[in-house]
Amino acid sequence: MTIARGLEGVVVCNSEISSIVDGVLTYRGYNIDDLADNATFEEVAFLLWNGYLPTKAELDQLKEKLEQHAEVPKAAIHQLKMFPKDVHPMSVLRTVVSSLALFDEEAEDNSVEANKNKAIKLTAKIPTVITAYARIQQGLEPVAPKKGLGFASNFLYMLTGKEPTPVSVKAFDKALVLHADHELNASTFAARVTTGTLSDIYSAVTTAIGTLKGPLHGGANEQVMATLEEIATMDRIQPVIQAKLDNKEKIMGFGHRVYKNGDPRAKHLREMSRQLASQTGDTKWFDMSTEIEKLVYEKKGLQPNVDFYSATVYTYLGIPRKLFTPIFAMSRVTGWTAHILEQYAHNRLIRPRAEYVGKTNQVYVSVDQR
Ligand SMILES: CC(=O)SCCNC(=O)CCNC(=O)[C@H](O)C(C)(C)COP(=O)(O)OP(=O)(O)OC[C@H]1O[C@@H](n2cnc3c(N)ncnc32)[C@H](O)[C@@H]1OP(=O)(O)O
Ligand SMILES: O=C([O-])CC(=O)C(=O)O
Repeated sequence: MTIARGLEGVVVCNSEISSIVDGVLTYRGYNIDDLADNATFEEVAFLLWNGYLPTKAELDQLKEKLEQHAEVPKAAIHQLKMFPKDVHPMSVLRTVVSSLALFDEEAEDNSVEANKNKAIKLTAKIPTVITAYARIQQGLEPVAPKKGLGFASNFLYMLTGKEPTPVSVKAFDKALVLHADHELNASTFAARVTTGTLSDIYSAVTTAIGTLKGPLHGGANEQVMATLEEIATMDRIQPVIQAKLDNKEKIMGFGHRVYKNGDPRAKHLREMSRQLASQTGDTKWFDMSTEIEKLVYEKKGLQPNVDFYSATVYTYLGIPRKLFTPIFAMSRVTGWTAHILEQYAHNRLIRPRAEYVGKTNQVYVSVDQR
């Protein structure tokens, strides 16, 4: 048997959703640079699910549906209030998304129509869950979703209780666009594995959230901010990074399984971080980030991935770092569900092999003789 550790380079399916070829990322054939500069998150969600950009009427209809489904069942808010106040929001999100299935009469209906509806419902409800728990953790009441704000704006509104500035909304919306899909990344693959058994969409998204949480994947964005806070000042960059490299620790937000010459999303987030830094008048985190970028390239030849500059973008938007990975999930759920729909449409059980290297010819000995 030939072993592809970490399934590196293994192609397991055809997909029409997103592609990474020669370092260029596209969603449904549209270059990510074009979408990042011009499209809204709602347009991108529609594009991922349906394969084409919506007409004005289709976009309005999707926005309306997202607003209509943004409320979560009272039981979910009750559940959030009952949880310990100090657990990771990704654990909370994983648990609540799983339990939302119990309140959805379509949960076990695996028709295409029902699954498309559930993709919209999940996308609509996840921001409400994230912001409700964030407020409950601070001893505050959750803020109900407000109609007419738009997806990005409504998240910031539910988090703070105040309508955000257009500049914040634009930056946040662009970050959501940049995170929406990424070919067969670990969490999307995990969602496809669950879907491959013909389980339901809530199970597949719950699987994906659990997979995104890890620091080698979506959890890296929170760890980037933790590293910046640990370093704290410019003069400590060189010694702290060097010590991490000497200890063979990973520098969070750098490196990528597929991109070896840079992640095309990182330049957008770097520029957004730079702009937000200058608008807030606090350039410290941005300046530190660019220094770290230079140093890590010099020492290891590694470039920033999507997680590196998203950390400072969210920080400049006033978002606490424990919410960075949940925000990733709130965007990526559109990509996950697009892949889940595609998996159902062309399904085959995903079941690779392992080469056995354990003991052989063992003979059972009864417990009193061991
Ligand atoms: C949204 C996302 O999921 S983007 C990725 C987010 N994750 C991170 O930012 C965590 C930090 N980065 C990493 O751990 C890795 O680069 C991964 C997991 C993203 C990719 O991993 P792989 O493709 O398996 O690369 P692998 O870990 O084999 O790295 C190859 C070499 O580069 C080194 N390397 C890779 N990334 C880093 C890093 N961030 N810091 C230090 N060294 C690194 C490895 O130690 C290894 O060195 P070696 O050959 O001397 O042992
Ligand atoms: O594709 C990957 O391996 C990780 C990644 O960048 C993403 O999920 O956005």
